[in-house]
Amino acid sequence: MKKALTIAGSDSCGGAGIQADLKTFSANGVYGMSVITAVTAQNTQGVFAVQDIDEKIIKAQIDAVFTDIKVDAVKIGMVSRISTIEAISEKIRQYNPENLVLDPVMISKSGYSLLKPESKTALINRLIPLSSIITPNIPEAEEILNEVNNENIKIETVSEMEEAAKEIYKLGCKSVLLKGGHIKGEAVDVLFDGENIFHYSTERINTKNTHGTGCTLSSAITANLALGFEIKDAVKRAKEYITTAIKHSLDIGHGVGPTNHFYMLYKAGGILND
Ligand SMILES: Nc1ncnc2c1ncn2[C@@H]1O[C@H](COP(=O)(O)OP(=O)(O)O)[C@@H](O)[C@H]1O
Ligand SMILES: Cc1ncc(COP(=O)(O)O)c(N)n1
Repeated sequence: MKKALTIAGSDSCGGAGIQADLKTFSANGVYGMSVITAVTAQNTQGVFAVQDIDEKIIKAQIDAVFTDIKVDAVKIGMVSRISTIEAISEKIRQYNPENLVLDPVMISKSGYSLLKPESKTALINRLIPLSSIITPNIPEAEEILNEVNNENIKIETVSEMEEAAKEIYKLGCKSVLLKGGHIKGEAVDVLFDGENIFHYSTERINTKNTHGTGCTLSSAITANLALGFEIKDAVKRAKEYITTAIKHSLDIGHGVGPTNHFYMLYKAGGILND
């Protein structure tokens, strides 16, 4: 069985972070492992408290996994503070996994800063160059480029998304998937692999329940890279997965509900009762 590791924050309501990643790995037929960077007290309405995990424990978790088990792909999500980023960067360079997906998580759907503002430069300099693919949403892409170029650019069209993906590629990653969840019209994501631009487009689904969509997409890419698909096919399969997971998203809680990881399992094998 192929094995994937997520290095991310815990979301107590189970819609985003580590919990979304492990559900996605399972639903894609990949064995999931986790390194927890922070514990959030969170639900569909907001983030109420965060406890960052000591970097010694983060490093110990990564050592425990890599010294025992072959890891086919790694995903990085919420990294919060500079010492966390430095610890992860050191260990990724030590173990040098074949596939590394970086979801540069910054602000939650509910508006909470999951990345401390002073950590942005460390994320750009220490994690982007190690990544096989980075998956910013539009506000994250703007933050990254504005931090690097000291500008105030806005990304509003698909051609501006293409330009931004090419600019972010120059920061040293092997490819960039700029997600279009935040623009008007179709939900179009743009991939730049250093040579070509690819578009992944679906109709926009009319739902408020998009808690954890970014986490789900990046962990579905990770699972498909672990399974041996090349980047553009891994993204295509992951886009199909997230679209179905949003289409059947769950009206759980009083706020922004989570995506549905059980639908595919149910449809495929009748594992769950209706
Ligand atoms: N309403 C929607 N309908 C269809 N796809 C969507 C919708 N909202 C987001 N997506 C897709 O979900 C994925 C996550 O995108 P996005 O919401 O931009 O990420 P994030 O959660 O990081 O903000 C992308 O593939 C995006 O195109
Ligand atoms: C622990 C954790 N990691 C990531 C997200 C981002 O997810 P979203 O953008 O859907 O709020 C989150 N809310 N919590």
